[in-house]
Amino acid sequence: MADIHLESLAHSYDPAAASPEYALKPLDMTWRNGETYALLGPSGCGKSTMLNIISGLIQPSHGRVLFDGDDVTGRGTAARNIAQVFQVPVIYRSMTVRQNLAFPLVCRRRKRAEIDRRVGDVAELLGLQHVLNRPAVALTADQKQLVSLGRGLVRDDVSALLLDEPLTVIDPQLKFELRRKLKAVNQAFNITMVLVTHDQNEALTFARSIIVMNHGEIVQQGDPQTLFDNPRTEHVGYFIGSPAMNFLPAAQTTDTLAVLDGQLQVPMTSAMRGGDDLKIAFRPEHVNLGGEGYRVSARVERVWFEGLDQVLELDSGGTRFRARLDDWRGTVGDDIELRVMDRHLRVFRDGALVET
Ligand SMILES: Nc1ncnc2c1ncn2[C@@H]1O[C@H](COP(=O)(O)OP(=O)(O)OP(=O)(O)O)[C@@H](O)[C@H]1O
Repeated sequence: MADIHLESLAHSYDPAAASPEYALKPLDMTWRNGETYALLGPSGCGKSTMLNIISGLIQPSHGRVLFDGDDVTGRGTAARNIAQVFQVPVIYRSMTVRQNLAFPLVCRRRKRAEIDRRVGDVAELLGLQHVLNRPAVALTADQKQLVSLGRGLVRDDVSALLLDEPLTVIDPQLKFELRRKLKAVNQAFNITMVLVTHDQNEALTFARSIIVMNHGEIVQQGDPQTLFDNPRTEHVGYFIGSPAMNFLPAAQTTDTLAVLDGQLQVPMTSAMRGGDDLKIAFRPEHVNLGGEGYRVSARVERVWFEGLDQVLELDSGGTRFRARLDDWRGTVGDDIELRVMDRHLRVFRDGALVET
């Protein structure tokens, strides 16, 4: 187990090109031992490239990978003691589940008693005891994925467990259960886990630290609450939260920024001045039917359920925004009055949060 440090790291799949494209733009970051991380971002933003550089499947075109200060950049996956689980389960088809789980320890010539003990522990943790003697090919897709995972966990020397969209093949109802098991594994073995996903719910329910990526860059890293309350860019505001944050183009006067025909205003600060693209933003969760905040009148244009809440798409003077409410009784076409909580208003200038 180790702290993993990426030092001045960048990666181009074609570094010799006249003007190379970078799948990962220059970055420095540390992955702390025992922490749970999620790499979250749209398709093609560089998540798998980052994961494969940590595991040693890809040599970075620039920079170094350090495990507890030791430079492992030139070493392969086996030498780094990394366990990696992919989207599609990898099982040894001719073996039983027990033999699959034992395989990494057999290869390392561990003693029979140790192998039996570790296989038993992992099978119990993952709920695979009752299928240990079955042929692995006879399992369901999600059980096979548990076997892939178990093979990574059976060793006591792994530096990190890297999970590249491993829940895609899993039945939606079992995803929750598997995430719970992964968390139990993290706690039982204090093993660093990095989950790659483009599903924000998966990221937010699994990891203590979320790394949001876009176009080969880390745009923000933080715990779920920080990303929800203070997204540093519009991209994070759109990507985290369902429905996405409301971003309303603001009109400027000398002293204020205003949206919704002046119903909602914030004082202009020096950091906001001079920007072409100024927006006032707020979460649909921070719009209520009563209580404190700016009074806003709007017409209900559309309504749909998300869980027990209703999401209202509203129009106020031609500007659309959304509210997430648990206590609304009405119909499409109603004119209603809402409150937007002032302490949750954020201002974005040219796509970036204005710090206040
Ligand atoms: N082997 C490769 N050769 C050339 N370009 C590649 C290769 N693998 C990935 N890329 C490019 O690098 C960029 C990042 O890809 P990567 O697979 O890391 O993204 P991702 O966020 O994991 O995407 P996805 O969620 O679709 O798996 C993309 O533009 C992709 O086309």
